[in-house]
Amino acid sequence: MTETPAEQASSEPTTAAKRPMIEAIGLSKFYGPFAASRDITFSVGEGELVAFLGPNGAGKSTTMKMLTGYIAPSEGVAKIAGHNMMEDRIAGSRRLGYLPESGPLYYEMTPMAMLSFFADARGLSSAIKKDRIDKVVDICDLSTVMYKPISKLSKGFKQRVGMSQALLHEPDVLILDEPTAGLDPNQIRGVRKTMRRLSETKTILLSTHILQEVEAMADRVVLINEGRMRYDGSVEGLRQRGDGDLDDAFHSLTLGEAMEPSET
Ligand SMILES: Nc1ncnc2c1ncn2[C@@H]1O[C@H](COP(=O)(O)OP(=O)(O)OP(=O)(O)O)[C@@H](O)[C@H]1O
Repeated sequence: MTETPAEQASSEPTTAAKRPMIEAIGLSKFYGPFAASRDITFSVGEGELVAFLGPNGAGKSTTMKMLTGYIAPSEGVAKIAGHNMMEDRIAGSRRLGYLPESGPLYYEMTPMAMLSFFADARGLSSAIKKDRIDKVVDICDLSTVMYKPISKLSKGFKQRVGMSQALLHEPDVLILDEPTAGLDPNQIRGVRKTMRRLSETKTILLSTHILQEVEAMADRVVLINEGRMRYDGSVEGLRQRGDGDLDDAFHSLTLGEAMEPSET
């Protein structure tokens, strides 16, 4: 990670002291000769909300899938709450809620039926089940749509149903893959409100390619481009790299490198 400035490492004095809950340790994923992500190393401390930023195709989803144990890394180790996700996935998954980019929504079901199905699949007793469903319905503001088919819900509600499923087993770590992608401004506001509420008690890694999202939600940002880490530090530090402009910083760390050869 040659581009990460030394001053950024020192700009996060609290991170090192926090218990690491999400750890990417030299993660790489190769598809034949192509590296979807290469040597990704960062850690999210307990209670942090970190934005995982990068342009389309940067390798965010691939890295998140390795962190969740959904795919095996070609190299490196992923840990959730200290559990190696290749060796001890079940223990790690108990602590983890994962919202994939296209959530596992069963469109013909209602949110109530889907949550009930997942609660049964997770082996929750009927006493706990009702309590947990009530809680996630409250957190995700789903009470008005509980008995409508998921296929008929707006995209914003579909995202919140996906999030409710990820929260059902009360995980303390959340990995959310572009939860606001494709939503209108009002829906984005609703999903962000839910995430802010969750961030009060949980450790969150949130992927996005939207700079406003980073500014609105996170203090810290990990930026990747073409599968490689380009920055890990505060949002303010990133802004400074663009002389006060986040757009410029993003541009120089993503497009900048690709453009340089053709300019010389
Ligand atoms: N199973 C696969 N086989 C081959 N290439 C893949 C596979 N999965 C992902 N890729 C490639 O790896 C690269 C990174 O993809 P990834 O989905 O991780 O990016 P991303 O940052 O999440 O992008 P987006 O914001 O568009 O979702 C892309 O070039 C993608 O085409």
